Amino acid sequence: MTAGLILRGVHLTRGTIPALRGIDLTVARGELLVVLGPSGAGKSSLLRAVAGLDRITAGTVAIGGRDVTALRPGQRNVSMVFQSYSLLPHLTVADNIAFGHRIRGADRRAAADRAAAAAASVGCADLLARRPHQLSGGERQRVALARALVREPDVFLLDEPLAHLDAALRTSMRTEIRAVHDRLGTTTVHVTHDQSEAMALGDRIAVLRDGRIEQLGTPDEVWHRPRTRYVASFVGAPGMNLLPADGPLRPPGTAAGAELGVRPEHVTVIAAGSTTDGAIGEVERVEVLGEDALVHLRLGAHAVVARVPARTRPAPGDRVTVHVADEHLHAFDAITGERIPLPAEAATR
Ligand SMILES: Nc1ncnc2c1ncn2[C@@H]1O[C@H](COP(=O)(O)OP(=O)(O)OP(=O)(O)O)[C@@H](O)[C@H]1O
Repeated sequence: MTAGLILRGVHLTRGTIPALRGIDLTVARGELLVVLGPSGAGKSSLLRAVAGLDRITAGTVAIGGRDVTALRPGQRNVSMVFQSYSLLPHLTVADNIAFGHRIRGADRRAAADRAAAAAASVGCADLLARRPHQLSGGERQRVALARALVREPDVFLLDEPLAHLDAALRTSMRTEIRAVHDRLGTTTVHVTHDQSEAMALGDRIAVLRDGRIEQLGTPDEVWHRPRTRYVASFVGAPGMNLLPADGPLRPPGTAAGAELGVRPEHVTVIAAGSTTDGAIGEVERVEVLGEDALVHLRLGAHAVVARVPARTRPAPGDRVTVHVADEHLHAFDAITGERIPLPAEAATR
């Protein structure tokens, strides 16, 4: 079966800055791939390279088995939704949605029918007569999605479409994006800097760093087997604790010069004295987040965060025993940052 989208050795320079530095990526037909990374990692540049909005300096882009590297944006049959939605203020919602379709030659009636169907598919059929200034942020976002959908693209490119929405709306809209995707089955690349959005939405996640893909995997793989220290600390809220291997959590058999990682969810905090197994630490700060609490601990020279049930949380100043089961430890090369398999990890494979 042909892939939905293939990038091979893609480089892109924005001004004088190398924004993409050798991207190799295959997105399956019908897959929803999330590109995750911090500001400046090259996420928008990757979408622009696929859409043809910027000329790549090396490499190839193929969509649905067709090499589009030399084609103009209008010839690629991709739809892009920008962070800003870029709706035309003087047009109604119906005309905004139909716009892309009309300029491609469809007659007025057919374009209006398609616009109404696309609006219905993202739940904004009742907004067709309004203008953009009469819409909330979430409604604008839906209209922008509908406008992209109406073209029935081969690839759907979403550039942080939820960035301007409040937290509750972000959560409900990401569910809707997934539902629309599952219904239509269009190959989709969704860009975000929000790791929880990436985990919730993606069939797979490509973690981008400085114009390169640091890891490409399912949300489970990225969470349980981060390929590098960077991925380990970027994914998770908060990310993984990282400590020197000769520090307080040293498991048997860890090479000196490695760094150990443990997710806050896997740090057990027990009142000091009730067990001898573990390291002694002191609670510095506690943040209660509803059901859970984040406990900021000091273990000798090191800071560690634990996520514990709020009802069992210790208090600032408490001396506690900190324990991590061997199977929850990760190790990374202190110099390269690459993952090093631990004996407990090998045993669970
Ligand atoms: N128009 C431009 N001219 C010059 N350099 C640019 C331009 N746009 C982006 N860059 C640079 O290219 C690199 C990648 O930027 P890009 O916008 O792709 O990152 P991003 O991951 O999408 O970031 P953000 O989350 O902030 O949108 C950055 O170093 C950025 O400063």
